[in-house]
Amino acid sequence: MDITNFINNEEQIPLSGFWLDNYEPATGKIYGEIPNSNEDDVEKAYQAAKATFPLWSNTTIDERSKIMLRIATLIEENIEQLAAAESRDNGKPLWLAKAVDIPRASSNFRFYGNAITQYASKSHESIGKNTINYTLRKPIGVVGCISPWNLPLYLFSWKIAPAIAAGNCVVAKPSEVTPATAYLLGEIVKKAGLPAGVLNIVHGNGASCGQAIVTHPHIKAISFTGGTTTGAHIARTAAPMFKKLSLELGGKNPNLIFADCDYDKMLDTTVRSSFANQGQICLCGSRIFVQQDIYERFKTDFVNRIKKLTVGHPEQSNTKVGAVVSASHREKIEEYLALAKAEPKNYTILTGGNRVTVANFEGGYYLEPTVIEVSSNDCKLNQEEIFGPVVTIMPFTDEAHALELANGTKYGLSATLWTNDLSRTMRMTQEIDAGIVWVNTWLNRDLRTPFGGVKDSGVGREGGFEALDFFTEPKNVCIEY
Ligand SMILES: NC(=O)C1=CN([C@@H]2O[C@H](COP(=O)(O)OP(=O)(O)OC[C@H]3O[C@@H](n4cnc5c(N)ncnc54)[C@H](O)[C@@H]3O)[C@@H](O)[C@H]2O)C=CC1
Ligand SMILES: O=C(O)/C=C/C=C(\O)C(=O)O
Repeated sequence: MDITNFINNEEQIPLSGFWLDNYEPATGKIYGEIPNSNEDDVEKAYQAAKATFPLWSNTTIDERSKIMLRIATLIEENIEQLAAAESRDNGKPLWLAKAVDIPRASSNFRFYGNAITQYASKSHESIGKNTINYTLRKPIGVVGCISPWNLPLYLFSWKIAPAIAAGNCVVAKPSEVTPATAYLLGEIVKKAGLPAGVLNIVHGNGASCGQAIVTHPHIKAISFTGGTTTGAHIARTAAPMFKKLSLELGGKNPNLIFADCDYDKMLDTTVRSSFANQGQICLCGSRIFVQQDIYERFKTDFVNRIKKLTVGHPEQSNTKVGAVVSASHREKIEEYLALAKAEPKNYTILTGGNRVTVANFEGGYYLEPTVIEVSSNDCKLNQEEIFGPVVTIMPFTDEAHALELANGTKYGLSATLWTNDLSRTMRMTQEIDAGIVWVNTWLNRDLRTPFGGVKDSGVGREGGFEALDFFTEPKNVCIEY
């Protein structure tokens, strides 16, 4: 697939003149080229966005909503093409792209197409002072959206949809590792009637294209999802420019399993929360802690279930674990596996730990789903985000111990709690350091809810009206009568 930038509703060759190879994770082969855009391309995208902002910010809510709902419908109508492109670009199972990624991208546009019709500003009557205050919510202008490779269209649209619903024009950059569905989205938004310049998509790597968005003096808000190191770099760069920042970063999420849980439901869900999307979701429960009483039972059952997961080509319908996203990412994961093998005192690999060779696709980036027993929560594998098909397990004694383990990392994105004890649920959910806590479920999403993390997992919240708040500036007007 040949990919170009999308600026002013037109396909554009990069001014930079540079291109990057695009790899297919399932085969390890190059299957296309993408622009490696630079500051000139970002400037061009910015100028298109700036020129359209007066029109778009004054377009009625009804009209904005109609266009967004049309985008949602067109995504649904093109699900086969989009899912195939997502799976090929990312290595994820095709069934997963069809069941989760593309439907959610459509839902993001539908949700914000509807949400904007319900978004209202507040007023405050100051009794006894003869004043009334009302607060306008003004779109910011041109905003930047930078998204990662793990859930490409799902997360790209999760940022763009609220940004344009609120009346902004956007310069957006998908990950250079998975550009395909963002490219296809360009054609869709044009067909849906989005005016030229509202959404401008520039492709390229972080150092060149991403950095140019973050440092652009007139792109006044940046919504970013990706690694914590990159997020910290963006924060350091953007803070002195007084930009608004929403940072959704990494996680090292605890999965806390108490003996009184619904065991079968917990086991099914824990298989999913460990290895869905090859473990490449910031919400995956990568640290599993199990109450001592059921630890050995869980260990045996879980490992048996994981051994049965089929690693295979993303297009095969029985594939449960596809390819990880890139050769360099596989190497990063393998460094953790090598460490686990080198330190048997700290780590016991219960299953997995190796590459998988898939017949006819020997160059693909396949890894066994891996379960590692750890002796302490302080070890490297429990403290660093691996972001692959690797989970650790260790036992805990009681509630206090579980809490200490759960909170014993620099991250604080999500946590999952398995228990049927209501009082414990109330106590633990109060104390766990995380932006999202799931109880007896996982990745159960209602798009109205605040989404984001604490500690090194990020700053700010996406979702619901929180994202519309982020993409608008409040202006208070006080009138004395
Ligand atoms: N959602 C999440 O929590 C994600 C976490 N990660 C974590 O981050 C690690 C590194 O993965 P990467 O692919 O390097 O992720 P990354 O965080 O560098 O990439 C995410 C996005 O940021 C862009 N980017 C990179 N440097 C930038 C810069 N200086 N300015 C602006 N944009 C920039 C990238 O081009 C991409 O679009 C992974 O191993 C994983 O642990 C990666 C992707 C998603
Ligand atoms: O909004 C969601 O449902 C999920 C978001 C997931 C991420 O942000 C991630 O994996 O990076």
